[in-house]
Amino acid sequence: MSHREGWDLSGGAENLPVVVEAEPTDSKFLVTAFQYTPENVPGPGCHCHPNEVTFPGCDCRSASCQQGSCSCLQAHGQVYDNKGRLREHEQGDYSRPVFECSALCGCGETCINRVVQQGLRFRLSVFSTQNKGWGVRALEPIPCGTFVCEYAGEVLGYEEACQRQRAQGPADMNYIMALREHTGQGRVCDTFVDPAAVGNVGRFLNHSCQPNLMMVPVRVHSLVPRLALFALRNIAAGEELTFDYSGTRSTTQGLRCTMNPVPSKSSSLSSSSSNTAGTDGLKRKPCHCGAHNCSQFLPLDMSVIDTC
Ligand SMILES: C[S@@+](CC[C@H](N)C(=O)[O-])C[C@H]1O[C@@H](n2cnc3c(N)ncnc32)[C@H](O)[C@@H]1O
Repeated sequence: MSHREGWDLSGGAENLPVVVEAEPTDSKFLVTAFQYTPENVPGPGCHCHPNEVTFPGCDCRSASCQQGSCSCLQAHGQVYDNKGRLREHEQGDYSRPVFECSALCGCGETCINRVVQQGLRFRLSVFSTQNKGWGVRALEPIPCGTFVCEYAGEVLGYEEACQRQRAQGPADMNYIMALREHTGQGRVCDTFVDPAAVGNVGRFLNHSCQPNLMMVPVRVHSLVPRLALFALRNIAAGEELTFDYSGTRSTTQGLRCTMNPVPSKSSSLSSSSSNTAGTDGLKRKPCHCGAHNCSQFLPLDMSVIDTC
């Protein structure tokens, strides 16, 4: 089926339709039934509403903030260029928190420091892959460094994340994303996002050992970070969109904006995978990303939920 025949998975909730390359009544697709949300929603155990405005705003009155005068940019740095792309940083610098201007800021909607909050800018589709279940592909070229979509879902407390994790069977697809941020002096801030029952297009993104997206925690209005995915390189129309579930490859390599697109052959962030083959009593699912450097198994980084 061509994408022109598809239907909008978001039901109009996104800026652009998220095309599904299957009929809504397709029995294969029905098993993925979930409620669409373009943004994070509070789930059990979440004590801080993910969309509550908790940060003070800047008092800029211009359409766009300027580095020299904006309190937001001065405090947190300018992370986007004037085309809304992530600026290239020194290696490893993506661990720095990103803060966008919020609802309390005086600047305009088109401010240089408002990117993730603007939502989808490129048309995406959900399609059936050969051996990874559903996946997401770009329907138009996506330039390096640009925001693609969020990994949005229910924000869970630790206990709930553990409980859901434990309830998963070996054949279940895992969706719980665990983000650990080191906030200094040995303190950590953990965020758990589960898009399985309530989620957005990000829930269909597969893992690759040679990904074309990178996940960056971005704070917009609230203390709860949004898990934002940016293009690691120029992406061609038709390419499957993937990220590294362990987060290690993309954050240590940074953007590769000078490289040409390299389509994959087959077409301290962690997703705690449910597994089917393994080491140390921990069974792991085989990885079918098809990359030349494939590590053969989906990442199993239990560092965040290892005490469940
Ligand atoms: C967040 S979901 C991704 C969407 C999923 N393919 C679907 O159909 O809903 C994560 C699950 O997809 C599958 N998956 C993702 N990347 C994979 C890969 N590289 N190889 C094999 N399975 C993969 C695994 O079952 C994993 O638990």
